[in-house]
Formats: sequence, structure tokens, C-alpha cells
Amino acid sequence: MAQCILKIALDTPLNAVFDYRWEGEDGALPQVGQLALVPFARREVVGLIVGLAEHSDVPVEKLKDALAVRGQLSPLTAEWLALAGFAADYYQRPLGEVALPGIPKNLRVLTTVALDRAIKKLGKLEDKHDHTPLNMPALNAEQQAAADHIGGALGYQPALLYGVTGSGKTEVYLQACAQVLAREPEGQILILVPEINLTPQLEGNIRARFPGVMLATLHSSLSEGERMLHWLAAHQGRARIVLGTRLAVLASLPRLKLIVIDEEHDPSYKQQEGLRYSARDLAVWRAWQLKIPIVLGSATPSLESWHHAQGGRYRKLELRERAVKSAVLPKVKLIDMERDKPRDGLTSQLVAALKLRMERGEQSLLFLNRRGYAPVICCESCGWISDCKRCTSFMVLHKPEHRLRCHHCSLEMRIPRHCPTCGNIDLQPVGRGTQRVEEGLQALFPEARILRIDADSTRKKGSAQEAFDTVHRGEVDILVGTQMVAKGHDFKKLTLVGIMNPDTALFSQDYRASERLFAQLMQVAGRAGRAAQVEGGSPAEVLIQTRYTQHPLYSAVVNHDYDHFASALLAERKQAALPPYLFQALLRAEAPELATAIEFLTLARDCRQWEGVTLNDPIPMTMTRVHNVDRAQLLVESASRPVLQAFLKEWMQALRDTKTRVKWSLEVDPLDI
Ligand SMILES: Nc1ncnc2c1ncn2[C@@H]1O[C@H](COP(=O)(O)OP(=O)(O)OP(=O)(O)O)[C@@H](O)[C@H]1O
Ligand SMILES: [Zn+2]
Repeated sequence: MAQCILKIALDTPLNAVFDYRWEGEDGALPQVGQLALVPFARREVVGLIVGLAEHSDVPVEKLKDALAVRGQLSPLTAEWLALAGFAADYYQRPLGEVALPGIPKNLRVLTTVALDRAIKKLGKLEDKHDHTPLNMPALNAEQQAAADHIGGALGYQPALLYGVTGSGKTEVYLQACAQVLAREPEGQILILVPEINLTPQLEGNIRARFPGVMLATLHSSLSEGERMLHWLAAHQGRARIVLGTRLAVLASLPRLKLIVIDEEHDPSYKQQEGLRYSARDLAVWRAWQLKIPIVLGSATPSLESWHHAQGGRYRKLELRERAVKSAVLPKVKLIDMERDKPRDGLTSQLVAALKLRMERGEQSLLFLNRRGYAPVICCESCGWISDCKRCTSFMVLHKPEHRLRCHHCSLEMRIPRHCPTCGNIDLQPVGRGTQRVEEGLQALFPEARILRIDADSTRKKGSAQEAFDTVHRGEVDILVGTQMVAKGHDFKKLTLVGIMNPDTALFSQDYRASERLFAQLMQVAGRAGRAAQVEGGSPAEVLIQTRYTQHPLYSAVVNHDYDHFASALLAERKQAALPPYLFQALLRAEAPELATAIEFLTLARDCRQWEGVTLNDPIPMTMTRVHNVDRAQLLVESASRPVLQAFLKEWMQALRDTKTRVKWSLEVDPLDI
């Protein structure tokens, strides 16, 4: 009989690994990295075996027996456990809370029916072992150099693929993948994209190029059954390419040989709740740990990555021109809204440009980063405005649904017929969202085929894909959208991009706002003119409506000048001692009363002092109240990452020991402050 103590990580907020007794019937002991069914708090749960021991510090009569081990699933590798361990450590979370959610839900249930079914299904699929790529276009010299560098890299070799929009970065990834697949007959490749909406386009490309290679996708809109199957295909090493969104960074990939991160600058790589990790940063760590190459691609790299490339930690690979011969970067023009006063949000120059595209049968895109009809409604007679009862924000007017809706707490109500305070029936929408722009355009161009793409119009599963397909088929004249349409899409018939009112972001308190706005404008501008100009067609053009035509950020966009803009921002950050020259963590607290949250943070600030670490004063968050809860934050800073990490470790323990009733959480490397 085989006996031992199993050390098992469970998905609990307790920072602990639990000991269980194991008495197996046959001789074999369980292995580290296997899943086990154990009793916990009067339930049975699935945990992860992270260690085996002969003795436990827990008295033997208090130990419980592990009930079963999932023997049909091969153990997660030591490298994978190290990755989960690193993430838990770095982001200051319990191991089980990181490791277990990284494994499909269907594996963490009591029965193994789903697992057995998935194993059977996968067993029937045949591996073609044919990685001959099909129809690879000839690369231009810069693309070829980049693909050869990435495809030929051995060992930990991080590269930043800095290529202007439409420069054919995808093609570089695919040809680098082809080289890796040919060299490593068993090797696996992980490709990350920031948005689910970008997976179908890339998935199609990969399947067309590598018909004999098993591809697995991992993203949040898979059903649990699909997720299990895809995860397993990766875990068994059968899926040679795994394509996914940020959560795929934790996929089990025993033979990983290359990591690709597309649009690496994108904030979606940061998880904003629970384990607030950066998939990009974890991917870089994973590449370092496995000693494999990783490529981060973008037309507008994050300042962090740019900084590493400038300093030589990442190798910079450049694509300076658009890939399609005779496709050129669009001409960017600023329209002064003080001179050309907009009607229905549109200046006469923008309207004229739209009209020209309509006449020539070309597509236009109007970008506005605000969904809904109007951000607020108000009563002109008494000054009432539609603020949310539960949040420091407004109820947004959604006209098609006749509702007011808070985008923060989801409170909804019918549009009031008259003013709730004075009874006036003339309530007016103030400001403009995508729905209102769509309405205005339809009145202006009754014959136009207008399509709005935003979070509201694409709520139904599959509807976003359908919408993008409609655009690609050329069945849309004017596309109106939020940031959803700005990234990565390869719209071939688009020759005009109008940016409606980006000014508000110029004056944000968040020091990252200008980096983000610049990237967003460059990205959305990059959707125009990706194919060769047809004869008699319009040259690609981007029109930005603004009241600040002299602003240096806009000049940089006009000149497509990421380099100088990024260098100037970096110099500013260095001078002001801000990231990437400084490391931060943010402690947040929530309570029904602001004072309680601030009080807890003050206690947290005063409970530890640490050489080289600055604890700032607690302050209310910019949006203080959400869903009847007040929120405050405390920013911790240090010039050294290891010093900050050492401090956080001790500090977290001290905070857990306070056993406060205040809800608090820590974010390492916060993006929004
Ligand atoms: N070598 C090539 N020859 C001809 N066409 C190419 C070549 N490489 C890429 N293309 C085409 O160029 C277009 C733009 O490529 P892709 O979408 O990969 O650009 P990108 O660099 O990812 O741009 P973005 O940063 O805007 O997402 C695509 O239609 C692609 O098929
Ligand atoms: Zn609300």
C-alpha cells in the first residue's frame, strides 16, 4: 500500500496549501501536478497537488484523506507550476487562486464524465503531422529579416516587432511560426491577441496556411465543453498552435517553443479584477523561464516595451512601410471645430469627405469612444440631470431601448416622461454617443448603409463576427464604432477615418492618458488605406475634429511619428519619476462609507515603514462611489522592483492579520490610477 501526505492547493482566498493523507491501493504514488478530489469545508473540491511529503506538521488525527486522483490526466509540468507560482508570488495572491482558475471548470467538477468524454473525442482526432505551409506570400526585405530573426532565434530572445499599421506583422508571425514548426517537430506556439474579435480573422489565416496543424483557441466565449477540449489538446501537446486572449497565457503547453503577442500595447492584456495580472508580462516571464524566443508586436508599442527596446533588453525589429505595394499611410488632417462648427457632431469638412466616399462606393469609419445615445439627459428648466443613485456617474440614454442605463452598476430605468423634480416634459439629451451619431448620419445620408459596432450592438454571441464580416464583404458604407473597431482589423475597402471628438482625453489626470490616446488614434487611423488605391479612388485620409489643433499629440499623429512622441513621453516620465522608471502597487479599499475605507488605508499606510518604499496618502478614487460602495486607494512606489516586492510580501501578511471587515485588494503594476 502506498502512503503519503499530499500538499494540495485549493481555490480559496486563504493563503495556504493544505495537507491531505493518501492511501492508495496499488503501489504507485500520485504525482505533483495532478488534480485530486478532496474534502474541504463540508464539500468536496478539486485541488492541485503541488508537493508530496512523508510527514505533516498537522497532527495526524486532524488530517483528512484525499478521495481520488485524476489519473487519466497527465500531470501539469513543473514549469507550469512554476509559472503559476511566480504569478501568485508577484501579484501577491494565494497559489490556488491563480493555478486552479487557469484550469477549465469541467476539470474541477466532482465527476470525470466531461474529462473522459473529451479524452475520447481527442483520441479520435488524427494528427496529420504535416506542417507544410501553403500559399505563403513573398515577404518584403524588412518582413523577411524580422521573420528570420524570430524564426531562427534560440534561447530567451525577446524581440519588439515595431511595424507601422498595415506593415504585415501577421505575415511575419506566420512565417516565423512556419520556421519553428519545421525545426521543432513536436514544438508548440502560443499566439496572444488582445480581443476576442480579432481571433476569427487570425484563426482563419492560420488554418489556411497550416491545414495540417492542429490549432486550439482559448478565449472567454468558448463553451465549457469547447474550452475543455481545446485546453486538453494544448495540454497533451497535440495542438501545435494555441491562439487566445489574455487568459491563454496560463494554458498548459508542455512543448512551448515560441510566444507571439500581437498588439502588445493593448490595455486588454491586463486583467482588471481578481488576479490583476498582465498577460504580456507573464508571457515574457514564461519565455525567460523556458529559454524560448518571444515577439511583441505593435505599431504603437507600450512605453514599457519601447523603453526595453531602447535600452537593448528587447531586440527591435522594424517594419517601416505598408506591406501591400502602393498602399501608403493615410494623410491625417486636423479639422478646427472652432472654425468649422459641427452640426450633429459633424463638421462640414467631415461631411464632405463622407459624401465623396459614398459617391465613389468606398467605406468610411467614424470613431467615437462613447456608446449609448447621449451620456446624460437634463431638464433645461430646473437643471435636473440623470445621475445614477448608486454611483458617482450619470445614467446614459439608450434611445433604441427607451432606457437610461448606468454603465458602472447596470442600474436601468425607463426614460422619465417628465422631469422628476419640476415636472417639465422637455428633457434634453446632452452630448453624443454612437447611437446618436448613427441617427444623425442616417438623416444626412438616407441611402447609406450604416452599421454601428459597439458593446451594445454586439451583445449576442457571434453578432460581432457577423458585423465585421458584413464590413469585409463591402455591404457597409459607413461604419460607426468605439474602440472595438479601432484595433487590428484589416478592412480592405476603407479609405476614410473620421475621429469625432478625442479632446476630452487630452486633459485627464491619469498620466497614461496621453500614451493611450495617441496609440488609439494611430491605431484607428491605421484602418484606412490598407489596400492599394484603386484607379479613380480616393487616397486614404484621416480627419480628426478638435479644438486644439496646436496640441503636440495631434502633430505627432499627423506626422505618424511614434518615435519622437514616445521618446518625449519617456523623457517626461523619467523626469517626473514615473513608470517605467518607477514601480508601483495600488491598495484599494471599499466600504459603504468613504471614511471607513480611508481609515483602513491610513492604518495600512502607518503599519509598516520600509527603506526605499514610499507610501502615499490615501485618497478617494476618481469615481468614488459605485453601486453604493465608496472606494479609496493608496499608491505605493519604489525605484526598485525587488524592494517593492519584498515590502509587499510582508505588508500583505500584516494586512491579512488585521482581519478587517473592509474589502481590500492589491494591484501590482496598476494601469489606471
Ligand atoms: N509580403 C506581403 N505582400 C503583400 N501583401 C502583404 C504582405 N504582407 C502582408 N500583406 C497584406 O498587408 C495587409 C496588412 O497586414 P497586417 O494586417 O498583417 O498588418 P499589421 O502590421 O498587423 O497592421 P496593424 O498593426 O494595423 O494591425 C494584409 O492585407 C496582408 O495580407
Ligand atoms: Zn450606477
